[in-house]
Amino acid sequence: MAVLADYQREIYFRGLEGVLPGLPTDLDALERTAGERLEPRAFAYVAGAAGTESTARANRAAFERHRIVPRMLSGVAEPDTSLELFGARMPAPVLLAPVGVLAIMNPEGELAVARAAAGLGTTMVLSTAAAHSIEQVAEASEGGPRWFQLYWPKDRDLAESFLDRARAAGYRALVVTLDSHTLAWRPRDLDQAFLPFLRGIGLANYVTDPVFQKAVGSPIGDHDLHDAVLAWTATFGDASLSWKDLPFLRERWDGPIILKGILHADDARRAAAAGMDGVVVSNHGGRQADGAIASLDALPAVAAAVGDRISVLFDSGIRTGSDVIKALALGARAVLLGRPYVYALGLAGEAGVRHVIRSLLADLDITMMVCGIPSLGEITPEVLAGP
Ligand SMILES: Cc1cc2nc3c(=O)[nH]c(=O)nc-3n(C[C@H](O)[C@H](O)[C@H](O)COP(=O)(O)O)c2cc1C
Ligand SMILES: O=C(O)C(=O)c1ccccc1
Repeated sequence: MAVLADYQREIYFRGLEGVLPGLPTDLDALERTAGERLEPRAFAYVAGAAGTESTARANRAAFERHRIVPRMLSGVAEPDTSLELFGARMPAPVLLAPVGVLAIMNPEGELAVARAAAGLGTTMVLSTAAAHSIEQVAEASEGGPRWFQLYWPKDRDLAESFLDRARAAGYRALVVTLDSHTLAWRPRDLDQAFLPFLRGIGLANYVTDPVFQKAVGSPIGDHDLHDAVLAWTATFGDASLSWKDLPFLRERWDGPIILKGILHADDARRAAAAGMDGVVVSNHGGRQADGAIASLDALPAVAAAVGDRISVLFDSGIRTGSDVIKALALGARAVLLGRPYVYALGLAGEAGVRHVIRSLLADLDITMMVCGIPSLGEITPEVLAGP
């Protein structure tokens, strides 16, 4: 496998032939480019967050408050960015976060993301709310590592059917998102009255499901889209779920189960007690509870509570290699990347997603090198400046 940092060299050498990267290599700047070039409502849907977007800003501000203290003469010629997670080897501690309705960015949507991720050995977490089905995405990823994210529907038979399908299609782990049974108050979308799924985008896993079809009255053709959307809104989320319901999942999924949207140490303890294998410390990129704690600020307490028993993953605000190092230093084993790859999909399709993954991983590799960090295991709180 090529050294991750090779992307830096590749960019400079292609420059000698007059070829520029095409997309910004600063994944923060990518958002500005996306704002200039993408369809305004689709961009607003991705870039937006809940309420005043204070939590989305806090996510980034939290990274700014932490500082790395580089070490010299550590003899690190080639850092080891790889890790083992749930029994699988990964080239780097970065996965692609589950993002629904990717087809508003590019009609190929999840298929293009699956191909880009698979080509680089990066794990894609497929959203339930996808425009291509569990099976189609599995085929596109050609054996590449994939996890499935469940939006736990009200209809238990449908939930079970999703798990059966994901297992049969070779998804290794199950990410259960708990923070979005109810869509938050999102002014950017409200002001334009724009919600992609009400236009039928992102329902592929539902309309292809025999249980869902039966509930709607199969088969579902284009003319029945309205009925499908109504049935979807009726079953999408279940706010009445509680810790008592977790055995339902545990009994039906042999592989790792990871609860996403955990911000409180007690919730992490309950997850471990319920036999879960991991949590994702996440505030959904600031898109759900506005005013919520920055995800990075929630991480240390969760890691202290359960980090020695289950895998603590992290998302919300990752944009650079040093962000990955900071999250790992504060207790995460790996991180999930959200919006940047979504913008890249909208701007340049599969090649854009490749560019974003390669940029972040090269940045991580190089930042470990210039900070004298030999491997992920060496990323401890001591890597950061004290308070
Ligand atoms: C447009 C969009 C759609 C999303 N859809 C889902 C989803 O279907 N399931 C899910 O668990 N999280 C979803 N998320 C949340 C991401 O998985 C992730 O938590 C978040 O984007 C991380 O923050 P970041 O964008 O700052 O990296 C979505 C995020 C965005 C921006
Ligand atoms: O927009 C989101 O953040 C999200 O999680 C979602 C919810 C339902 C369908 C698609 C995406």
